[in-house]
Amino acid sequence: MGGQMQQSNAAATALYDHAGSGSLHNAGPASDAGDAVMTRWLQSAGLQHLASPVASTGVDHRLLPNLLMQGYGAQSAEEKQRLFKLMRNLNFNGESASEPYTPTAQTLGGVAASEGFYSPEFRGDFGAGLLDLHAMDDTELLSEHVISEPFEPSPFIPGGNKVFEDDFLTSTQEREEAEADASVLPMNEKESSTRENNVAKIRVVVRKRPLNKKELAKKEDDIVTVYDNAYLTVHEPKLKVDLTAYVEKHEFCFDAVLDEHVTNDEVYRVTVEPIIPTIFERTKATCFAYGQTGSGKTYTMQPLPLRAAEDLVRILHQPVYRNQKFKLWLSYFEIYGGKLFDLLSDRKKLCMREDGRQQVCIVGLQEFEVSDVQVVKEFIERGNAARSTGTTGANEESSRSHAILQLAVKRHSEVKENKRNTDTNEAKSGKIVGKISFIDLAGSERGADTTDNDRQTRIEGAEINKSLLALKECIRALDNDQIHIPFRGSKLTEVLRDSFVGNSKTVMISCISPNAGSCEHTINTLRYADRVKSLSKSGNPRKDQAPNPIPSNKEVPSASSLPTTAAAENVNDQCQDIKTMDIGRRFGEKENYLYGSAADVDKQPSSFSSGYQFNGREEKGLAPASMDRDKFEVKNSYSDSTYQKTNYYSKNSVDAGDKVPKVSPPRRKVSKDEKSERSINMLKRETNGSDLTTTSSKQQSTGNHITSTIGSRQYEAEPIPDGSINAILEEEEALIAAHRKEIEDTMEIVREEMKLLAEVDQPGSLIDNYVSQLSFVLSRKAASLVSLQARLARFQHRLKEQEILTRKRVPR
Ligand SMILES: Nc1ncnc2c1ncn2[C@@H]1O[C@H](COP(=O)(O)OP(=O)(O)OP(=O)(O)O)[C@@H](O)[C@H]1O
Repeated sequence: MGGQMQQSNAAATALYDHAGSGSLHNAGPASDAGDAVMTRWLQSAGLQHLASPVASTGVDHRLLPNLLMQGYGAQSAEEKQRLFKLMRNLNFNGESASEPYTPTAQTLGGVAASEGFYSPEFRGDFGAGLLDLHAMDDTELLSEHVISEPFEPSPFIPGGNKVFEDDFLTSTQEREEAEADASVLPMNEKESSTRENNVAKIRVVVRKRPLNKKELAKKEDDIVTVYDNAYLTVHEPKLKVDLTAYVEKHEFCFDAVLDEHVTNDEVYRVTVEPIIPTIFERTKATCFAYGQTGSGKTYTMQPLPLRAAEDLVRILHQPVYRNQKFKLWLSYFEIYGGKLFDLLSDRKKLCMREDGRQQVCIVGLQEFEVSDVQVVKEFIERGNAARSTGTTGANEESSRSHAILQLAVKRHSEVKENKRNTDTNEAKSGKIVGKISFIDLAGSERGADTTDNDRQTRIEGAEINKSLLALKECIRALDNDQIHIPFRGSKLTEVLRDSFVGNSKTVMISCISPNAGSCEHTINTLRYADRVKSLSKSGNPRKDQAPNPIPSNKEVPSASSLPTTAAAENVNDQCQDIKTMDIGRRFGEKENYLYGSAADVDKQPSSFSSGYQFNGREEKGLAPASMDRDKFEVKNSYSDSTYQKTNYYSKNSVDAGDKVPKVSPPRRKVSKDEKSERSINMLKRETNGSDLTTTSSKQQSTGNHITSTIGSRQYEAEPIPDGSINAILEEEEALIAAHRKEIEDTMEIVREEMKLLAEVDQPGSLIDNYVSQLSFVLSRKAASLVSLQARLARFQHRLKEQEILTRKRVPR
C-alpha cells in the first residue's frame, strides 16, 4: 500500500514539477481563441466552472495541473479526478507537448461518472489524496479517441506508409536522429535507417484477454483497466486486518498494452510487423508470450508466424530477392521436459550442441523451404497438433511445452545451388540472413499442478518452472551487466541465447487474465514483464555484442544492402546461429506432408475495427510497478484462485484422419522414440516410488515469483534451488547413457561367449582355455551389471531425497 501511495505522489510531483518549471516559464500570452478552446476542454470534462480563472490569467492548457492545487480550482475528489482525466486525454505528459485533444461535439455532452465498472464495495475511498492516480474511471473520455479507420497496408513493409514508425521510436532523441538521417539519406536509405533506429531492441507488450464464459458465469469482476494503450491498472481486491474490503491498485506502464478488444491482427501490427524488415538486415528476432496458464499465450502466438510468413514471403517474392536466391525456411520444435522434439518430424528427439563459436546447433532438426503462405499454415497446424498439451488443475488444454517456430531467411549462392544437385542438404547450404523465432512458453503458473495432478504432470511443471526461472535469471544477469549470462540454466535459455545479445530484437507479449481470481498471477506476470522492460531501457552498449557491426549501408530491405560480397558472407557465417545439421527438405518435394485439414489459425475477425495507434512514449509519469513487491498479503476470499478455462473461442483443430496424433500428455499418444524414452524414465521413477515432482511444489515460485495460494493465505514459494533439477536431469542422462553402454558391453561379451562356444566345439580344443576365458568373460559381465545397479540405486536415492526435501518445504 505504501508503495502505491508513493507512486501516486511521485506522479503528482512530476506533474507539478512540470507545471512549475516548464509551462509557467514558457507560457506566453494566451489568445482569446486559446481561452475558448481551454473553456471547451473544461466543459467537456464537466468543469466549466473552473474555466474563468484559467482563461482570465491568460494561460494555456499546460497549467491545468495548477487547478489541482489545494485552494485553487478543483476542490472535490470528483473534480480532481475529472481534471486529471482531462489532462491525460490532452496527452499531458509533462514534456512532449503533443497535439492536444480538442473536444468533439459528443464529448461536450458532459461526463457522467461511470458507476458501472466497479462494484461499490471495491471502490474504496478515492477522495483522500490530492491527486489520486488510482481513482480514475477511464471509460468516458478515452472512448472518444478510438477512431475507426479502414485497414491500411503495413507501414513497415516496403511500399507501405509509415504511420506506425513513430510508435517504435525509443526516445525523443532517437526520433530527432532519425529525422536528421532522413534529411541526408536518399529515400530508401532514409527508410531503412529510420526503421532500424525505430525498432526497439526489447519491446514489452501486454495483452489482456476478455473474461471467459466461466468467469462471467461466476460474476467475476474484470479487475484490469487498460488506458492510453500503454498503461494499465490492476485493481486488487483485498481485506484489511479488521476484514474491511478495500482495493489496492497497481499501476504499470509498458511499450504497449492491448485490451480485450484488440484483435490478433492488431497484435501482429504492434509486435512483430515492425521487426520483419530487420530480418533482412541479419537480425535474429524473438517473439515470446509469457503468462499464466489460460491467459491467452497460445491464442496470441499462433497467428503471428503465419502473418509474419505472409510478409516475409511478400518481400522474398520481389525480384531483387528472388534473383539472389533468398528463401524462407521453417522449423518447429518444442522443449518438453528439458528435451527437444521436432514437431514436424514425428516428434523426433533432437540434440542441442554448441559449436566452437558458442553457436547453438540443433542436431537433427528438419527445416522446410516455404514459398507459399498456405504451406506455412499447414506446417503450423501440423506442428500445433503434435504439441504437448495436457489437462492441469488450472487449464483443461494447457501447453506443457515451450514451442519454438522459426522462420529463417537464407541466401543460397549460385555455387552452392549447383552443388546442391548432388548434395540434398539444401537448408544447410544456405546462409542465414536473419530469422525470427516465435516462442509459446508453457504456462508460467504451475501451482495448481502440485496438488491435484499425477506425477508426470508435476514433473513437467517442475521443468517448466525451471526454464522460466532460468529465463528470468538471464534477464536479470543482463540487467545487472553481468559478464556471465547463465544461458546454460535451461534448454530454453540456450535456445534463446542469441535473443538478448548481438544484433537481436526481442518482443515479449505478456498475456494476462482479467478476472479477480487470477489477480495474483496477473500481478506476477506484470512484474516479470516490468523486469524485462527495464532491460530494454538500459541501452548499455555492452549488451549489444554484435559480432559484426551492421555495415554503414543500412538499406532495408533492398538488394544492395544485403550480403552479396565475400565479406558479407562472412558476416552471415557468424550470424548463423541455430543451424540444422540434418538434411533439409524442400516442401514441394514432399507433398505427402500436406494435410487435408484446414483449420483456421486465427478464428478472430481479421478486419481492423479501429486505427489502433500507440503512443510509443517513454515511461514518464508512472513509476514502475515494482514498488509493491514482496508483501505479505491477506487475500480477500472474494478472489477465487481456482481458474477454470473455457474454450469459448475455438482453438486449432485437426481432422480425425490427420496423420499426426493429437497428443495430450500424460494421457497423450507419443511417438515411438519418445515413448521408449519416457517408459525408461517412468520405469525408473515408478520403481523409486519417488520422483522429481515434489520439486514442483517448491518451484511454484518460478522466475516471476509465482505464488501459491493455500487456504486464504498467499505464500511466496521458494525459488527453484539452482542446479537441483539440473543435477537430477544430468544424473538421469548419465544413467541412461550407462544403461546403453551396458547393453553394448553385454552384446560384445555375448559375441565373445559365442566365439568361445564355437572354439570349444572344435575338435582338439583345450577345455582349460575355455574355462579360464569364460570365467573372465562372465566376471566382466557381472561387473558391468553391478556397476549399472549401483548407479541406479544412487539415482533412486537421489529422487527420494528430493521428494522428502520438497515435502518438508511445502506447507500443505
Ligand atoms: N484475446 C483473447 N480473446 C478471446 N479469447 C481468448 C483470448 N485470449 C485467450 N482466449 C481464449 O482463452 C482460452 C485460453 O487461451 P490459451 O489456450 O491461449 O491460453 P494459454 O496461455 O496458452 O494457456 P496454457 O499456458 O495453459 O497453454 C482459449 O480458449 C482461448 O481461445
